[in-house]
Amino acid sequence: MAKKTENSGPSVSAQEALEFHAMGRPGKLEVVATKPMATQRDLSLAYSPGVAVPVLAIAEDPSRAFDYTTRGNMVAVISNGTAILGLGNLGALASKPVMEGKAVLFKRFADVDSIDLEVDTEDADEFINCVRFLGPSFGGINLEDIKAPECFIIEQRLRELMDIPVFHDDQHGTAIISAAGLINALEVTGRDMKTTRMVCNGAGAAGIACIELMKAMGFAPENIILCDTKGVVYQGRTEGMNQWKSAHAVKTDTRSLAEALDGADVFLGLSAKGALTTKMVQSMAKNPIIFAMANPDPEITPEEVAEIRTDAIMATGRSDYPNQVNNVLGFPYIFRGALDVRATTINDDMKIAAARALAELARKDVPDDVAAAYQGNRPKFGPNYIIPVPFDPRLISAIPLAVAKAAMESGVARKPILDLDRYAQELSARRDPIASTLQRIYDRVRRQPKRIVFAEGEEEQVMRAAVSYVNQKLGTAILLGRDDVIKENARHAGIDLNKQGIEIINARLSRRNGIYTDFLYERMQRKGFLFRDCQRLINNDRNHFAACMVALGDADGIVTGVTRNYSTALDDIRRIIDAKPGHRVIGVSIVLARGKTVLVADTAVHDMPNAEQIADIAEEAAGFARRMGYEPRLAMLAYSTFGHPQGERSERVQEAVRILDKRRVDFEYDGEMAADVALNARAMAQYPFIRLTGPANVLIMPAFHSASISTKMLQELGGSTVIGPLLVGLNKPVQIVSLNAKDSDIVNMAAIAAYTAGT
Ligand SMILES: NC(=O)C1=CN([C@@H]2O[C@H](COP(=O)(O)OP(=O)(O)OC[C@H]3O[C@@H](n4cnc5c(N)ncnc54)[C@H](OP(=O)(O)O)[C@@H]3O)[C@@H](O)[C@H]2O)C=CC1
Ligand SMILES: CC(=O)C(=O)O
Ligand SMILES: [Mg+2]
Repeated sequence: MAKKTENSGPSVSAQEALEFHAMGRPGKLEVVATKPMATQRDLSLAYSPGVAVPVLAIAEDPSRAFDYTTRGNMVAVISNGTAILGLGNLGALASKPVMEGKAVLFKRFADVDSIDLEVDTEDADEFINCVRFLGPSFGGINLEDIKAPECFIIEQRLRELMDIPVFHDDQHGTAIISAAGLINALEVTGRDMKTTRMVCNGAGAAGIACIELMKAMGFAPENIILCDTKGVVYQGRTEGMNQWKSAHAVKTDTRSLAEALDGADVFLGLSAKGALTTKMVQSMAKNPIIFAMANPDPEITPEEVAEIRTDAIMATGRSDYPNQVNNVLGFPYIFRGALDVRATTINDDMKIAAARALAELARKDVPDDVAAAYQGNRPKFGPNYIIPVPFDPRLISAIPLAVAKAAMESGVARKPILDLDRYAQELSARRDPIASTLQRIYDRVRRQPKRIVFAEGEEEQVMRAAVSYVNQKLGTAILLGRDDVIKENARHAGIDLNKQGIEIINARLSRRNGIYTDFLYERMQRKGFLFRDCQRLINNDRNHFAACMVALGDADGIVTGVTRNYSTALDDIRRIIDAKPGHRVIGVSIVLARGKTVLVADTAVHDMPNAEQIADIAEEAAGFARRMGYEPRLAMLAYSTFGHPQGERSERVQEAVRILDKRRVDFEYDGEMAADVALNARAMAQYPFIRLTGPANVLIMPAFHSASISTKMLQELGGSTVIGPLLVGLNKPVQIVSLNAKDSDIVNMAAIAAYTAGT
């Protein structure tokens, strides 16, 4: 029976939410130029006089706008804030965080560029007039959080006025996702759509759109009863009615939700918390289907249903129960498909195609690389798995493909796609691999929570990271430091450390102090250290204390580095923790740039490695890449490519390749080669004998300076995200952050330490 999953979604505090939105550049979006703007020539092309040429081309043929401007991949998320989530009418400005959020989800899940627009009026005509003239700027309009019944008028009118898709997500997104879940719930319970009896509680934006789609899919109108705060919407009712409710009024003697539900097969809840009682559920048919989708609290909880019935299929809008019916499963992918065929609209055929594709995905076996998105519990189609989760990486190829096909078949595609197989491949390439990698790391750690020592426990960002680590259910956070200082610093920064899972340890007062000192002395006595030196290090140096905790099994991993240079912190740790037997300790950085993810090594340890060491680094990095879920393709980098230009400095790299040849390693590698040959398929094509099957995803640097300089430049100048250097090859998990690390960087590193503690 559906109950809260063990790994219920991470909870976040109000403070975390505010800090997340405020950190760095306020808000969640920025605009980035896609063309160089460096030279006078660039400016002449991007702006006057060059820009006049596409202007004239578009004036002559409007479809050229898709070739020369952002229009083809740009969706506006537009709201007036009259129904913000379940929070009600809080106005246009207050809706902005939600709309920005939606815009970034478009990008994150389907690589659709998106911008939020908040329109400050509750008047439907004013709103329509504002939006209707924005058509030339966008490939689609996602209306959001506009209350019923104005939302119906606004959407319908804008659909008539505009020649691009206009889609109110609270209506149709919800309808599509719940239809998908329902198709599967009917299958699981052996029901036929045509004879299934449904009651929909809630006759607003979501409720009305849901039953419209259900009818378009084949539900018999007479089998659907709609209810609102006044009870059943029956033919002849006058109180609290509007034309949208009237369209679904049925001939019935039932007047209350309870009466309507007697013997019903399906309950669709799009109303409010607690609207469904256990007594009503009791009266429903065998194997009842209950979708309690009110947010954030459902009409009835899965636990309440489980107490009285074991035969129900249950879904909610929340991530912490099985079967989450959530809009994010739809809108990014639906617009992706619509944009890719330059659809003029999103019609019923496209919506039904999306619903069916979603439903189908849940019926397929979950392959290995997808199982991780399901927190390792490979789900099987059935009562507790009728719909995929938002992190399912198959969504990006399955849903847009179905939507694009339906658009073409229903005649609303302005640019049909000829090669659909190729399109499916292009869609998969839009997936952001690091996001799913990090997600996988977090999910695994949640299943096997770990005790992580946050060595610099008195620092504000470290305390915040520890709180976030615990809030995200990743395990226990140990803050090292003086109790009174930590508490005072936390109080000053407004951080609440009084929660289960956060421990404070003062090295000097710890009862393990003596054991750690003996342990350190044992290791260092022949390296010039007196006992009292070791005592001082254990008392005063948190890296030494933390490393002993991990070495002696009192914690699972360490994160440090905020107050100490990287190499100093590493030297501290290496006094206590050795390399894994047969391994070499190296640093690997994960670089994310323009949808590509590459691993770069060694970014932390070896200053000027010899050939043998470069070969070791390659092996270590390849193993790490595999643990992160990548099939490694290594490029052994140099300034030269296959002997040209000749130079002494490339010889070490050439020799390293020969060493790998002799070792008969089981991953792809080649070199020496320059970075452009490694990363650019066209440059690589100049060397047809190359042994890599595609652009490299692991770059082995010839020396520390080139590794460090290139990753830091990418970060500062190239707008890349760089995670790491991650320490690889140590016998115990230790991660060292950079001096200016933010709390989110520290949590990522703590999670990675915890992840590697389990491998
Ligand atoms: N899971 C998901 O993905 C989504 C969930 N929702 C949820 O659906 C609910 C409705 O959203 P939306 O349609 O946008 O809102 P609207 O304000 O447009 O409509 C709300 C409807 O619910 C009815 N209603 C409210 N309380 C009750 C009650 N106790 N019993 C019966 N009917 C009730 C209202 O009745 P009346 O007409 O008489 O006022 C109205 O018809 C919200 O809780 C929202 O969180 C919405 C979108 C997506
Ligand atoms: C999910 C959503 O879009 C809403 O609650 O408004
Ligand atoms: Mg919404």
